[in-house]
Amino acid sequence: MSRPAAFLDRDGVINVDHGYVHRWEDFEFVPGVVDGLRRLQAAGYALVIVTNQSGIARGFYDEDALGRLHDALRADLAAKGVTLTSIEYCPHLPPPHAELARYAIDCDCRKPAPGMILRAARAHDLDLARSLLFGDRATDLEAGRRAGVGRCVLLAADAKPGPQPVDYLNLPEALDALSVPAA
Ligand SMILES: O=P(O)(O)OC[C@@H](O)[C@H]1O[C@@H](OP(=O)(O)O)[C@@H](O)[C@@H](O)[C@@H]1O
Ligand SMILES: [Mg+2]
Ligand SMILES: [Zn+2]
Repeated sequence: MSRPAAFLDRDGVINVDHGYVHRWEDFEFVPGVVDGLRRLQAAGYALVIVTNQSGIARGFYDEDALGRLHDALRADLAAKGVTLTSIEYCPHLPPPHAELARYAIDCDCRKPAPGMILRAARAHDLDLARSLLFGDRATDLEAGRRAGVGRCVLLAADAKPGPQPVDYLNLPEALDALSVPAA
């Protein structure tokens, strides 16, 4: 039977968005997020990261570097008892913004398009209507809505100062509001 997922934006939700983070040394967890992931996992949600990585199309780093970062992230979380079902990323940018021609694609996976979510749902038999999505931008939520994710929640991004309309400050606060039990 298909199971629900928690779709999580990466930069600004899992880690502080220092701008195109692509090295483990620069990867700083947002406070409370690992506990939040444990809670979601214990409540039966598959954990899926969905992240725009236009730094690849811009030529800032390549897919191998991103793969190494994500391997380090998976290993670190596994040591903390958290298993990621998938990390979906979009390396593209629409022309003419991309530096590298092979990534200059008007794709269906760069958020706000729903492609990454739909891809993960197909690959892992996920029940989108019972799923949750957590993002730090309106474009994350739009991707979730277009994919048919049941609840899409906007979190505050620690790294972006200034007022913005957010539903909850961080993942633990959102999980309290959604009545996801402590792990
Ligand atoms: O928040 P997610 O989707 O996990 O990842 C976003 C990042 O890939 C980068 O996305 C960029 O936006 P553009 O891709 O240049 O529009 C900028 O916002 C960067 O600061 C940010 O690090
Ligand atoms: Mg983000
Ligand atoms: Zn894409």
